Amino acid sequence: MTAPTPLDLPADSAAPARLRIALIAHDGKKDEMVMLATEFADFLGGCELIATGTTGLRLTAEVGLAVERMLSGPHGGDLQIGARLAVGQIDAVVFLRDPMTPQPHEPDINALVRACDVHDVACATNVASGRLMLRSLQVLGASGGGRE
Ligand SMILES: O=C(CO)COP(=O)(O)O
Repeated sequence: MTAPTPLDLPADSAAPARLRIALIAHDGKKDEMVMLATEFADFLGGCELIATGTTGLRLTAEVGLAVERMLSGPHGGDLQIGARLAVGQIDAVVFLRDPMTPQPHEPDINALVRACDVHDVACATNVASGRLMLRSLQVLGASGGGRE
């Protein structure tokens, strides 16, 4: 299978060769993120992955994925990922938020989701939508979708 490539990008030499996906999960959702990433490990292994600190640690330790780690969410990791996204450096986001637990950095979380909406970047916030997104990207990549 060819490496999945970014969608809707012009076919110029400056465009990245691989899809860039952000993976983020709150503590109450980290087990589900590990499960989802394990399910899509082959596909994700062909992507450029970025994650908040603890999520990234677990994805590397438990799934064996190479991940660029930002700060932990409460220390600004969501904002770092949002800044990358705002300048077109992230193609899709899986952000498993915990709707049952208040987070100290709620404004940062909202800022990241807002940045996805502002820049029209796909953002899955639960496992069901994450699975749909990753499956779609996988199929598009396999069928030669995205950048030539
Ligand atoms: O808090 C987070 C996202 O808002 C996630 O941060 P960690 O991956 O460092 O736990």
